Amino acid sequence: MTTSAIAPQTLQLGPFQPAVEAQLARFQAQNFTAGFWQKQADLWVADAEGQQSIRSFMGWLRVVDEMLPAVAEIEQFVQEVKQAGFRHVVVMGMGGSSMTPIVLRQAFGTLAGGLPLSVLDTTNPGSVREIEEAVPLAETLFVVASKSGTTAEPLAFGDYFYARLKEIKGDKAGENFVAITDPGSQFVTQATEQQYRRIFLNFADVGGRFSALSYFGLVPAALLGIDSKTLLERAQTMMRACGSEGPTDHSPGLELGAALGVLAQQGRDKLTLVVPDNLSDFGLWLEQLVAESTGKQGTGILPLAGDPLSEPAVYGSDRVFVYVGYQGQPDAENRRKVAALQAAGHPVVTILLHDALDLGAEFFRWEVATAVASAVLGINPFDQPNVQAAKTATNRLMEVVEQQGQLPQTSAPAATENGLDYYTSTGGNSAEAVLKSFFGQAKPGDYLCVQAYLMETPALNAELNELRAFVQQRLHLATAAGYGPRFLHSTGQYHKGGPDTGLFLQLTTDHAQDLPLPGRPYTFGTFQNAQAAGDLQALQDYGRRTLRVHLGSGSAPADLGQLLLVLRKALA
Ligand SMILES: O=P(O)(O)OC[C@H]1O[C@H](O)[C@H](O)[C@@H](O)[C@@H]1O
Repeated sequence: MTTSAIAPQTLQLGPFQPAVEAQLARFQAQNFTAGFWQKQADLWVADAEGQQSIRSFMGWLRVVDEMLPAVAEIEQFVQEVKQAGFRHVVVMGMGGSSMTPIVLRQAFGTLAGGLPLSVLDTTNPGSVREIEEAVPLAETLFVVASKSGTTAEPLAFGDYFYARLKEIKGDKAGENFVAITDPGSQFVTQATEQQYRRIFLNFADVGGRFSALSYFGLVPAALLGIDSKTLLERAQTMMRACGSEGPTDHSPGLELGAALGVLAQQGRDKLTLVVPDNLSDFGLWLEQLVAESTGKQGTGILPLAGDPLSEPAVYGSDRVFVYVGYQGQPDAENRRKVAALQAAGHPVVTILLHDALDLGAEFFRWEVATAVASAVLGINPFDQPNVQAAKTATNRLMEVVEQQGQLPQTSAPAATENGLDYYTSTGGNSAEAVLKSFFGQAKPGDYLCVQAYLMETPALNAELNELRAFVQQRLHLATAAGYGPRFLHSTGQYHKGGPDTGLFLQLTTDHAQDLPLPGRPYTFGTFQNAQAAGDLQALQDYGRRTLRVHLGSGSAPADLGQLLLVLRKALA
């Protein structure tokens, strides 16, 4: 279906309406939209270096125009791949390089003419093995996606599966591999040497989290069988609505961004996303875009994906609710609750899509809104200065592993009960006392962030949801949850660079069934545990409140159930 109308957006801002209107008037006086499209970097920051960085990452503004003529080439590639007998696709990448296929795969489901697609964005050995066992290796196309071409995880995934394919196809292994990366990245050299089937060169001036509508999103989209031309045309309609071809009365991106920026300034900095089930992964994409762009210099907006939706009484004054759903879909329970929240005085944004192809336009709407909110907050949306801290700490630990064969010993846990080790400096010498003192630090406006360096499974997700629901009801805290290392390339920036309002509960485990990494003196499991330890170190270096619970190596959902049992007692 083609449609020229964009998905309608309603802003019900209650008492915040006047402040948002005042911001829009300031933008108008500044001629903001015209400056925005001309990449006028002083709209964001005053320093010359920051302005230079902003100008060099605004290629996403017109990447849709660059990609439309490339659709035929991408579709031809998909035909070639299908004719060559490929039956499955695995996209391997972190953060902005893998979020879009995660969203699209869920929203569109299985399409006639499309190939089933998996995404690998974790170093968890169980998850790597799960993918390896689920796909027909010889007939699987592996898409290694990394803008920089230097990110440790996708390079490790690529090496692992390349070695597996070599065992099967010898010198022809490269036929099963495709690269998406920036021109001139060191990965181009490797992919060329390994005779990859294809190398798609992306655009140096399009940053990872703004790359949904570039090759990073569109090659997987076409492999999934999605009509990527229509996806782009919808995005183009949104571009025009946002002023790409001249003045516009109501730019949806500008209005949304102004609202989110002003609300964050007024303490409403938890963007609580409410979506129907088949859009839940849109929250992962939004987290990366918004949290990594705005979470710096002690400010920012934290999108919460999957925070249980409750009655108004449990929420503090730190929320803005955003409902993204479909026009034809009742989604009654969610809509009823959102209406109650609005009636209770919470600001509410509603966006109603015609169908999943509107996601093309949504990517663009939210990119503009994020850049505009960043201008309100006076920060550079295109850098991620605090992501490096965790990577540096991890690299240091990996050097120890290379020299000594294992990770350094940590100090003794404060408590060990039922196979769970509790590591904290907050106090307490029993599990219950540790949890009591950790959660005792919570104050209004804080959020709990559960960081699971574990294998993602439906059973574990269910336990995580229960834990979040309990904390929300009992302490009236916003809750976030993420799997490591995925969130390190996403909300990890906000955790360290944003406001000091997070309580970080890190969950780790031993890996009974580990996997070796070819050409490296360590395993996937050691790599994942080093990433956890590196980020914990970085969080603590920033003075964040942390608690690490090391689970037994048996069943993670059962262990988490155990933790929740103790937590219920601790907070009784
Ligand atoms: O695409 P890559 O260069 O491999 O980067 C993948 C991810 O890595 C970093 O951690 C950045 O913070 C993310 O914004 C980025 O999307």
